[in-house]
Amino acid sequence: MITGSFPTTRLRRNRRDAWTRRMVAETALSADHLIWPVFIRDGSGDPTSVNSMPGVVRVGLDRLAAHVEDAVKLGIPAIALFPATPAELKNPEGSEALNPENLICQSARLLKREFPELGLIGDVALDPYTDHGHDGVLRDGYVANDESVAVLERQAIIQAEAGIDIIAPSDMMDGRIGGIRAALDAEGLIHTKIMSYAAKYASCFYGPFREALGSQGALKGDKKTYQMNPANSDEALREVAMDIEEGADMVMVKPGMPYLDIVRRVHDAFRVPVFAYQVSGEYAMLATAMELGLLDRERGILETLIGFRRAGASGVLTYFAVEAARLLKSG
Ligand SMILES: NCC(=O)CCC(=O)O
Ligand SMILES: [Mg+2]
Repeated sequence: MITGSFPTTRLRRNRRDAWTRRMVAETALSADHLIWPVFIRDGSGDPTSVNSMPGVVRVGLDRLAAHVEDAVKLGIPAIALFPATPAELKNPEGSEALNPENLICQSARLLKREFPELGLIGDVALDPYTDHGHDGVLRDGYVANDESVAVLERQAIIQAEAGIDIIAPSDMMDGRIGGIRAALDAEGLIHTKIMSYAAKYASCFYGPFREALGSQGALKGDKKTYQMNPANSDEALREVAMDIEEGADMVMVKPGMPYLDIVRRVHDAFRVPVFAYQVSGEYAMLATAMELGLLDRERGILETLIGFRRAGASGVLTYFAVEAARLLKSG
């Protein structure tokens, strides 16, 4: 690399004016790079707020279209749906996941009717539906891999048939991408895409999400027997390699900010679309500091998001998506 030397070369020259700064910017961020996670709840009426995530709400089906409209108008390509399943519908097997009338399926049908051009991402895993809070079924206290995968395959078909465009398995069972791809194909659902939560770490940053879905306190134990150890990086590449091999169209790294090194490695090693999830705990951390006046809100949002793009992410799932899209639009 030729770097030049001072004083012939002055790197500040290109930083001196706003227009040159724009002209030499290496990375771009636009609404195209943003995916908005949306929490859906049972019942109707005003959206309810999520205490641990200032500014984030859960909406009932009657308000869903109005809630999503701004995201569509601002050019956000896709939203990710997460259902807050009523406690009385949860059980050890997570059977509500397979109900074609569950919250996510009803939402998908409604949104496809209202906004046919909006991409819909469906979370495939059992934790929103199990009373023990694990992502699969428990056998002798252990999340049973193959039995869970068999349920996830059916869950994926039900969601795809309801109108979900991208199946996003977040469970971290081995072999679920291959199983789901084969199951979708067998039903003729060949256009349904898969965004795999390929490298999902056992992280404390999911805490506020569990409040949002009303599953806080429900989780028995932890998820360390299926989600990845935060100490590992090479293992993430194996996870991603296997998911691509099994048919993933896009992969995801989660959480986001503490794992940008993983995003970079995945991007460099595979050159496939890689997404990062700026998760609930990251949002809570930033939004709280912003509310306290410790961080500048607009700059904080955009700086974290450009960071994901700079690390090689095709896009970011972020609770700031709509606000960020608005900021980017207004320049
Ligand atoms: N499948 C989604 C999660 O597990 C958590 C996301 C978050 O914490 O925002
Ligand atoms: Mg895997």
